[in-house]
Amino acid sequence: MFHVEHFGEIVSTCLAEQIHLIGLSLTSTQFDQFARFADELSRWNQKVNLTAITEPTDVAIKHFLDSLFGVLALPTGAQRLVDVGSGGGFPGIPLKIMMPDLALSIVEPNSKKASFLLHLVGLLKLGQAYVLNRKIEDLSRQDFGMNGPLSIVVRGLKVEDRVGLFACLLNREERLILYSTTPWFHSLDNYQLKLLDQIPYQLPQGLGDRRLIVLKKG
Ligand SMILES: C[S@@+](CC[C@H](N)C(=O)[O-])C[C@H]1O[C@@H](n2cnc3c(N)ncnc32)[C@H](O)[C@@H]1O
Repeated sequence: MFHVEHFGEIVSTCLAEQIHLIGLSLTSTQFDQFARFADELSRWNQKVNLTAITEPTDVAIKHFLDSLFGVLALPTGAQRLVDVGSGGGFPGIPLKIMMPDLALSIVEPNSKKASFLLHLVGLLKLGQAYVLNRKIEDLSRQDFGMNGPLSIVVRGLKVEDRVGLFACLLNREERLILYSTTPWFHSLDNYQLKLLDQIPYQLPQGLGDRRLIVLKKG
């Protein structure tokens, strides 16, 4: 077991070694934010069930790097992001650290997880980041603020039964981006959504095949 003081440092060093895979680079401030995020995740995870992923290399790759792959699916000039079912902050917080100008709404109905997310937003001094301690079913577009086109990201929450709900939250040309391990094979006939792209990628060190499923409101 790693001493908690070094946890974040190890995670951010590992992230630094792999970030080139997405064609991105990070500033020292951003690395510091990832290190602090990892430390808090590890610390809070001892009392709140935030994640089953606890080894530093796994946190760096399966949580942080995987979340950051989402930039490949975001539209150019994305302004507003909604992360639905964020849990320990994935993928919304890593994307926000990467793109500080993005306005982020984090939807998480579990109160303890929402407390963690709120704490994290303050600790990392993330501006324009809002935690909504609600279920997505109980929210409307107005809850995400009014300005700029919206993208919704979802990782680890079943969406197949909720496609209509997501379609209602989006305006024309806006995107629903799903982090998945399997191809999308569900019919979209009854919704104003179409499959825009499926972007496959591999996590390094043989940690798995993933894909981003990009749906667009027609
Ligand atoms: C498997 S976790 C995934 C967490 C995170 N996105 C990740 O990839 O590590 C699913 C999360 O969705 C949240 N959730 C469950 N039902 C939800 C709903 N109806 N609306 C929004 N979030 C929900 C749960 O509380 C949980 O934190």
